[in-house]
Amino acid sequence: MSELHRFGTADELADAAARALVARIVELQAGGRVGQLCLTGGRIANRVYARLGRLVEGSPLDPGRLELWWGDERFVPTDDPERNAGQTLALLAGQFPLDPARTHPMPSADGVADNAASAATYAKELGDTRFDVCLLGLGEDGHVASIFPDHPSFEPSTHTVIGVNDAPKLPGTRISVTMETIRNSSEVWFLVSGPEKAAALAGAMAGDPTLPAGVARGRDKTVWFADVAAASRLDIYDCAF
Ligand SMILES: O=C(O)[C@H](O)[C@@H](O)[C@H](O)[C@H](O)COP(=O)(O)O
Repeated sequence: MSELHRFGTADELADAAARALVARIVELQAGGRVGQLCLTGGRIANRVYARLGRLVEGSPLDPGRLELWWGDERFVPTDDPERNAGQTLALLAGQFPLDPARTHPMPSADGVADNAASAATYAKELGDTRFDVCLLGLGEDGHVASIFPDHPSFEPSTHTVIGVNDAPKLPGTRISVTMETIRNSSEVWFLVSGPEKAAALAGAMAGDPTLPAGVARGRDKTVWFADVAAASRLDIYDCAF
């Protein structure tokens, strides 16, 4: 099942996605679950994270029963501003208390050179966790997480997490969940903003198999949050719903 939600602006998209995320986590928790949420990096995702705190306050969401994972990471030192987890946690910290035992940033490159070994460590930590919601941004080239078209990161894998080298989006050394892990998620939510994403979004929604975004789908649901600039090339009837 798929849903497309279009918004006039990036801020409206971020507000709606943050609201929907809180609602979904509350729903999971009401069913006795710990919500398993996989986060992505990127500008529109950070706008969503910046909004979560205000929404969580006064909601029935229990931050202690929320487990945070990352879908990808730039393999840089912990204090490098490029780190996705650093950006996310700076936005979430102080907004609501996260359980450190349930907050799983990917390994940083502090004193370590081998991103594949770090990916294997994260895979062990992840175990057989299935994400309830896997958030994904969308690259202009159709990449999601750090899985890039026409790149080894997009090849079929028996792993859940891999090291990514020579990524076309800098920094080039990364860690990423694999497409298999993304597709094992219950729901995949895309966050897509800006005219420069219009072609990639059209290809992704048409199910273009050469694009990681064309095959990144949830087992139960795929939700697209797009602003009208990103959705400008969508002919709703071409969508591979
Ligand atoms: O590490 C990363 O760079 C992200 O995980 C990446 O997959 C991002 O989500 C997309 O490139 C979209 O980024 P924007 O939303 O900033 O365009």
